[in-house]
Amino acid sequence: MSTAPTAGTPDSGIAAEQPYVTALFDRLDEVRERSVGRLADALALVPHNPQAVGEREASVELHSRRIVALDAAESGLVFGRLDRHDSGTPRYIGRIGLFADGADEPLLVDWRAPAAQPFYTATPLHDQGVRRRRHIRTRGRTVVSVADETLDISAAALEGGGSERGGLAGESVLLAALNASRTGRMTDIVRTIQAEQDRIIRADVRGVLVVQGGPGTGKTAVALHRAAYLLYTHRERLARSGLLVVGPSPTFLTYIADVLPSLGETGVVLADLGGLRPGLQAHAPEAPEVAEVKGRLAMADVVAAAVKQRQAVLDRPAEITIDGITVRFTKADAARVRSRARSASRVHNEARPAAARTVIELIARKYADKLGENVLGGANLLDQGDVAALRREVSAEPAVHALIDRLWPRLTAERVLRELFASRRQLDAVATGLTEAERGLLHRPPSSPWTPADVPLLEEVDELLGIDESAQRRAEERDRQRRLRDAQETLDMLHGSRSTDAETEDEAEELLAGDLLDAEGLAQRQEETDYRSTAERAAADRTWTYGHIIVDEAQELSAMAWRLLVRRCPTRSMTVVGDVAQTSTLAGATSWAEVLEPHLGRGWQLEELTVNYRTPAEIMAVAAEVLAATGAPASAATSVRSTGVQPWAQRADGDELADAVAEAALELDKEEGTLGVLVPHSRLDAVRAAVAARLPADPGRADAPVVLPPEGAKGLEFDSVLVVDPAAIVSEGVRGWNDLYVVLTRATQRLGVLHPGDLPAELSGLEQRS
Ligand SMILES: Nc1ncnc2c1ncn2[C@@H]1O[C@H](COP(=O)(O)OP(=O)(O)OP(=O)(O)O)[C@@H](O)[C@H]1O
Repeated sequence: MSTAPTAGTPDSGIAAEQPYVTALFDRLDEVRERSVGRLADALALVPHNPQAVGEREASVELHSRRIVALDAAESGLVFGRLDRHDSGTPRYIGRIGLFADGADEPLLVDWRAPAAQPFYTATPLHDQGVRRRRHIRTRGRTVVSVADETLDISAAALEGGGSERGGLAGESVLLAALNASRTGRMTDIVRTIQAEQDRIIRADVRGVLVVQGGPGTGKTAVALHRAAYLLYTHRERLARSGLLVVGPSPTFLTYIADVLPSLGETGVVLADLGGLRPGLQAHAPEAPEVAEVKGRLAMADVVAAAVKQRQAVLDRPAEITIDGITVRFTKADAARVRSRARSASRVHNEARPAAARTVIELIARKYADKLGENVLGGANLLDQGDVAALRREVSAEPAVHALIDRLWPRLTAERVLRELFASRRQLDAVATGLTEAERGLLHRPPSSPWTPADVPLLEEVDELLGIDESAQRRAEERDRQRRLRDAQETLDMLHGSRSTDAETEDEAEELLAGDLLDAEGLAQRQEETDYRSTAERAAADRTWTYGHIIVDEAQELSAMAWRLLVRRCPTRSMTVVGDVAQTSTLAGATSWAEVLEPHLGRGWQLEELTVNYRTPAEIMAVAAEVLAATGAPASAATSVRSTGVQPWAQRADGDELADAVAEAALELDKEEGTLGVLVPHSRLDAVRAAVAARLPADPGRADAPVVLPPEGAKGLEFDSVLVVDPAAIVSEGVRGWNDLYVVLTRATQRLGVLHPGDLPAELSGLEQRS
């Protein structure tokens, strides 16, 4: 015999919620079915004119996107309920909004809608009209728990046992989420966003918002939820202009890649600095000192001078022979080419036609002077028609074209930078603001692979080169011709397959493409319709300007990288999150004002996050000593929980160290969740080999242990962390204390430190084990 749950108990809450939750899932199914039907209709539609093609594509895009969002909402569709003073109808909060047909009031409120905000921000002191907040947890489509917070203290007294004290239920739901073991991929926090985070997520889209916060304060989580919020709130504008999220490395991008799709948002471009230039993956390693020089604002002047140096600079006069007559092209002639071309266009490749015209003009004139020379000393014997013919002859002369190429070469950014860095002479000539040693750092062989710090420089050079319009026009014309041929072939095929005797009247009525469009029209139609999504087009276009840019681990970016990002966002609508105490690059920031002011003046606003959701108090107590050693002006965030598990240290000298690490890794790997072994560069190979020998790779395991250098762990987290040789991490890093602070704060549960020799005094808070 089953017993009915007693009113006011958590079980009664579960039973009470299940019917509504079931109804919401039913509604989700209906809406999804309808969207699938609409998508099928759109795909089956045969468009008969260019406008209809566009409409069909828009419809396919809309319904596909909607289905993806509905699929994503399936897991944890509903997670909250608000009971309000002024309404007898509860308001349910979930991943998406759902409405009954024809109804004004939603069945389910999207977490991003203004009506959902009290779920995250109402407190007993500021209840925002909310009497009770209920947290609902589901597994599949079944309610498995409810937890209540009564915000109205007098109502709490009346309700009795079912409610927990104000604040506590939210905390227990949060703590359960924080204690859950990690999978190696970041998940969304939509059920447990905290009030200080919510304020940032929903902040005004205009302007630059800088979010400073210690390790584990949820900066990455907040930044991604803000992206989802902005896409919801400004859907139309951002759907057109696009949203870019910049992270520190490809590994980090993989780590965060599931969050936005799980929130139903797929149209976002994710990139790290090395991947920001379309068509290039610039991820080669580089010495920090070199990256630092490349990241300085002064490099903008260096590359500008490098481009100028390619513009009509002659060491000595050139001689050109046409039909046996030799003319001299002097340095003064080159100077005229330079000034004419530069006044024609600010950008190099666009100025090339003017440069070419001037060269031809000058040579034709010299040629005419020689050819029509009057031996008696009178006026030139050639008339205007002769001169025009000569000009044509000159412009067809290969030697003249070779001179034009020499004086005003068609340039690409890659060529300019590769040749600049490969030539010490050129570097000395253009990088006059750098010291000799700094110029030496930039010097490298032409075959060197591109690094992340090269990307802002390549982009800067492109700004100076512009597009070679004549080349672009020729390419466009070629494309147009090709499309015309293709279109003609398509039409021919259609006509070829048409039966000469229509068998029925209907068939005779049938409209064929050729009846509506001629080949020219069809080619144009193909030209106008770009089937790619905004995100795809934005990612492929280096001149694309985004509606909003979110930058994570922003403290690492150099001045040149900022210059690039600000150029990509002329409206200055940006969210910048980071921690100046975690900077590991030399080019990165030690203060936000210092790094942002050259690009934004005072046009930015600072917010702070103060609670650490990741690292337990026991570990933060140790990390706080290291933070003090960094000298950074940031304060450590307060841990929201303690685990009672003390972080430990163990000494292992010489050859024993790698084995001791492998042994400890084996032990920690038995615990639930993920394990990160964080190692100074000098020990990376030895530790990798020892760990791999003890814990052979298992490709089927998503949470397999990883061995990473300090900067590779940036932004990531693991349930267990082993830090190896902290003294070497400090001495090898250019900001070594910052690196140590970063690695110590990656753990969500357990931390062990293995050290050869004495432990640095700053780590004396660790429990020594033998
Ligand atoms: N409100 C929240 N509810 C549940 N989990 C949260 C919440 N806020 C943060 N977290 C979790 O805390 C962890 C740390 O968050 P996140 O990585 O965003 O911090 P961060 O500030 O970017 O850290 P770092 O600067 O160290 O990279 C993540 O697992 C995140 O999901």
